[in-house]
Amino acid sequence: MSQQATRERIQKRSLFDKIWDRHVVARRSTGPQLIYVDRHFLHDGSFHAFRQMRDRGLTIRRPDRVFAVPDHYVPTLGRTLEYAANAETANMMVRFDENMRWGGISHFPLQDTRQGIVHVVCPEQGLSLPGMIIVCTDSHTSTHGAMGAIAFGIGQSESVLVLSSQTIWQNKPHTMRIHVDGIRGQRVSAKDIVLAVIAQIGADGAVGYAIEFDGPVIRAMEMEERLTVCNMAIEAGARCGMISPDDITFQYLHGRPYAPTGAEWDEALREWQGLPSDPGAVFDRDIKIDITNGAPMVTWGTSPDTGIAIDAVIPDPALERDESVRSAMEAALVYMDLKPGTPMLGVPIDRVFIGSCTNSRLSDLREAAKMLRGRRACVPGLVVPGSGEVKRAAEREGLDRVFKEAGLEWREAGCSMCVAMNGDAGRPGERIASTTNRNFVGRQGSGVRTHLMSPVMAAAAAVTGKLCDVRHMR
Ligand SMILES: CC(C)[C@H](C(=O)O)[C@@H](O)C(=O)O
Ligand code: SF4
Repeated sequence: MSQQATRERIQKRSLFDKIWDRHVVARRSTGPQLIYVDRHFLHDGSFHAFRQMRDRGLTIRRPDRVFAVPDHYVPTLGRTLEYAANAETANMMVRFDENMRWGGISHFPLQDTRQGIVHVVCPEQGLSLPGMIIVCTDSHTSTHGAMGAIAFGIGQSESVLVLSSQTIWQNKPHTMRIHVDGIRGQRVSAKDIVLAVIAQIGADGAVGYAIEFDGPVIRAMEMEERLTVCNMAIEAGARCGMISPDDITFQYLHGRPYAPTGAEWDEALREWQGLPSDPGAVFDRDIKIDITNGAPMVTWGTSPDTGIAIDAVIPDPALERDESVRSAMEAALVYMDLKPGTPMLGVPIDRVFIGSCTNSRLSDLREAAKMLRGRRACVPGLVVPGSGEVKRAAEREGLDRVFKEAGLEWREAGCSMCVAMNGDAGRPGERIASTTNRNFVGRQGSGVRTHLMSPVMAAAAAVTGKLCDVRHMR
């Protein structure tokens, strides 16, 4: 970077730089910096970290900054351990509760009405706030960046360090701004937009970067849509995704259980208002994306960057010059049992899954229900709300009835078939229309084929039994 560029960067700072700089506890001339962590979220995979903590005789430095909720292994058929898929997942719940009690950590256990997916629960409870550094032992921690925070996933050993010191050594990522502009097409959701972004920059396009999503399309989005966008930043390889906070953010947060109140709110608000990237802030990479003429998207392959417009045809590996890309495409097509040149429209599906930290909030369920109201699904499927709060809100609106009358199962909150760790899985060879964020080989069960899409697209696929274009449906 030239001297002038360095100066400009100091004067006009990005959201990322503002948050990072005020959290640096120690830095060396090169390499990682020691960062203070405001919030450490845990899920039921945290037993690894707790085993290490206990074996090494470590204690939790700031239990008041740690919050935990079980999500990956929880049963979705009911809220007691009898519903667990097997003894192993039941034991996960028992160990989770026990570890949290040992650590004196606030947690929302299985029976707690607020329980749900950690990335849905924490923003919803007002635990994820602008200006914070947030970590969690989960890659989709990027979700919380939608509040205007730096939020990233860490490993279990790093979690041990954060639990015992409330700090973490981190290499400072480069910054990338993705400016999203243009006219949003009919029935194009936040999910479609982020799938298009990932398709354009690639699954490793943002490795080493913190992405700030910006531009009129992002600014016009409600918080739940912004959470969807930041959730999937990780699928482009980013360290984190974030969005400068604005009135939409502040309105969303006001009155949430853990958000500041009274004079503290006023003070926090003043501070948060200073966080957005300064006009003219310099980013290491600037990307512009115009979504005009964008369509609802669906993935054809086994990586989230294989999204294409629903009215497009499956790409031909033979036209790909890079050999490793070509062979990955070929392998994906074999796994997905699809042929190049086939239209995505009309590909038959066996099952639907509406849920996950990408698309299980109230607005997602409303979109799916709008499509399903008065219709029958011709394939089986699960609708799994992201939290107990979402579940109750949906039930107050009668959305549960819409799903059940359509023939879909209305479950309790959790990760469920997004990752199939709790026993909710597809059968080998099945093709699932899924609102999740990963379509990896075996992700939703061994041999299961996953097509990623928006909630309304998944709902429409349930009704027709095939991938279809929601723009042509009522
Ligand atoms: C199991 C967990 C650690 C994992 C993650 O890190 O993201 C999961 O949530 C996922 O979505 O693949
Ligand atoms: S819902 Fe899926 S993506 Fe989100 S945390 Fe759970 S397993 Fe990971």
